[in-house]
Amino acid sequence: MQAPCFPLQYLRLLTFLAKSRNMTKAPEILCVGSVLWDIIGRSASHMRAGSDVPGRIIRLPGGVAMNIAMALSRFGLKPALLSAIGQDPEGNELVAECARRGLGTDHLYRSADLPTDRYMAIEGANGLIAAIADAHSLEAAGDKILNVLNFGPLGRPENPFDGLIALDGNLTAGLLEQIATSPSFSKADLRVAPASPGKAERLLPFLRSGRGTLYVNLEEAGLLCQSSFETADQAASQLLERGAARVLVTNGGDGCCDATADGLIQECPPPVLVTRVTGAGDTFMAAHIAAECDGANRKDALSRALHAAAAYVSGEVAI
Ligand SMILES: Nc1ncnc2c1ncn2[C@@H]1O[C@H](COP(=O)(O)OP(=O)(O)OP(=O)(O)O)[C@@H](O)[C@H]1O
Ligand SMILES: O=c1[nH]cc([C@@H]2O[C@H](CO)[C@@H](O)[C@H]2O)c(=O)[nH]1
Repeated sequence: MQAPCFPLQYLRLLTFLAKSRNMTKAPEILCVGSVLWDIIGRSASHMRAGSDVPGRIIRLPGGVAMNIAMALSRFGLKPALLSAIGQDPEGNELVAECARRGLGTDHLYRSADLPTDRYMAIEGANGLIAAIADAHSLEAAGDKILNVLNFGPLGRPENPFDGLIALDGNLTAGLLEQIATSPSFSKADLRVAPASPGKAERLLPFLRSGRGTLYVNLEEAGLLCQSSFETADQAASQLLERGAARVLVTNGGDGCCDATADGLIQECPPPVLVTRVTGAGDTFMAAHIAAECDGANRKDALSRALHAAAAYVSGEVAI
């Protein structure tokens, strides 16, 4: 007897339906902030200001929102990006790169007159020497990047988006203030990361409004509180006192703290040999969000995030 088989056309139709269903599905999480090209000069030499040494210069997709989106995608989520990207060749290549990595690009704001943003860093054998983030186009685009949440299709003030939003501190302080207080964002589960210590204070609106979950390292926590801290739990308690609804404070290889009005939870990452540090914070945040999406409770989500970030810094994870 012959094995029953579906006609090829029927199988093709099923594949098409499955694909189009996936395409129209709302994104699981929106990543809002910088999506740009990182231009990194690397040298094996020890460097200082003024050094001129042989090395390699590479270009790769970056920006905090992009880095978080890529990490979320590694943890199995389907993120979509909200950012400003130029209609220049660099922008076209960047959007193609985002799509190739499975990130949603349909809701990006493509500016006809603003160039695609860039970040430039010099790394020597002794670590990061200096970096400049040129996110002027994102800043100039302002709230245009949020049109899909203010005027549809993803949300409107009278029917706000009620999913997860990962937000970065590359947005201007004014726009972050708007997000913290606007009705269009009142139902969203906001997860907020500063883009760099230099931009940490832009997160103050989330303390004033008591909105969102903040992911900061010990230095950024100190900058937000105009203080300095020895431990993550001290920093987290102070951030709660200053109005934060929830905060996760990381501290490299030392103890990390998840703090809400319900209490503080602490854990240390497993000890590992560090081979890579840049991106540790984004990996921690993405793994934590992914764990909570998966139904993990606070304690388990913290533990999973710490283990994932430790594996990342140890170089165990291919990226
Ligand atoms: N030395 C380490 N040993 C083990 N885990 C580490 C180490 N450094 C970082 N991690 C992991 O990464 C998490 C985030 O690290 P860290 O506090 O340095 O973030 P960050 O300063 O925001 O990182 P970056 O800015 O480099 O992306 C830690 O909570 C931990 O899970
Ligand atoms: O001000 C900023 N500094 C750094 C970044 C991004 O972080 C990564 C380096 O830490 C890198 O991808 C850069 O683009 C940014 O988006 N804004």
